[in-house]
Amino acid sequence: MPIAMITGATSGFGRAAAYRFAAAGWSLILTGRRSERLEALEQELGDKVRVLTLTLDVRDAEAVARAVEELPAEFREVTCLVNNAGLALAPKPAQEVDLADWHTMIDTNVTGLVNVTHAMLPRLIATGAGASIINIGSVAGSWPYPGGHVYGATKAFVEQFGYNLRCDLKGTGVRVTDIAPGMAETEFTLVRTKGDHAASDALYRGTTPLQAEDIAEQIFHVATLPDHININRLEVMPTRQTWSPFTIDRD
Ligand SMILES: NC(=O)C1=CN([C@@H]2O[C@H](COP(=O)(O)OP(=O)(O)OC[C@H]3O[C@@H](n4cnc5c(N)ncnc54)[C@H](OP(=O)(O)O)[C@@H]3O)[C@@H](O)[C@H]2O)C=CC1
Ligand SMILES: O=CCS(=O)(=O)O
Repeated sequence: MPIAMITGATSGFGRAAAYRFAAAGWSLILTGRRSERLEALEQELGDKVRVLTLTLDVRDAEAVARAVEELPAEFREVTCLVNNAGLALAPKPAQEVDLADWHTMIDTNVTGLVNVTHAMLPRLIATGAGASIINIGSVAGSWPYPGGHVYGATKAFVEQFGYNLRCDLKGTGVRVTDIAPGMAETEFTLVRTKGDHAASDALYRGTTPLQAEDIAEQIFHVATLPDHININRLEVMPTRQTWSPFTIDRD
């Protein structure tokens, strides 16, 4: 059975993707920082499919490299890497943000994603045709909005990094896709607001956001396309989300 490695599997898209791949019988390498959640996942899915859990902070390049180096033999031939671990912080104007929050987003969404990709590239190339890297970007990487500052910029990096990877991976069979979701109801806003349940609930109230399972389905679809198809970018919004017009500062 093919193997999927999913970063940030303890919540949201990553967790839903773990269930989706498991339903199709894939073996799973599931990572995240919250080991108790990883253990729960292993208990829930381990009866059906092979599951390896790795408690891992993607920001720690050495730990990531070591974990990949030490993958047990039966988990080495990875078919799909889902670079999903990420977060937004500080939904307020750039001039009011703590520098530490910008660093955390860059360290996680950019450096962390790069750490995992660098460690996994030899494995994916060894797998060859049919292998894929699926990076979770965001609409925020293409569309600016107030309070998006560094978060959107990290997701623009994710998109361009994927395109550049594609150039270098030509001939290896390894595909690269940027899946760019719009508003989705996960723990994302709770993290972004540092635990403000009321703000998180208010954002999703009265509309129909994407659910984690919607994005998991897209991830699985991209991962299981015929070997000769590479979707470069897939932007997915809720039907009830669209763009705003330009705003004008007037006297
Ligand atoms: N929800 C949304 O509206 C959208 C989200 N996205 C992106 O989707 C991805 C998943 O987010 P979503 O599921 O919504 O949010 P969640 O907060 O529900 O899940 C985020 C996951 O990332 C993991 N994570 C965060 N930081 C680290 C770290 N340093 N090391 C390892 N794992 C980490 C968390 O695990 P743990 O805390 O256990 O480490 C968790 O499993 C992110 O990249 C996000 O930017 C993109 C577009 C829309
Ligand atoms: O990436 C998350 C979606 S949004 O909050 O930027 O619209």
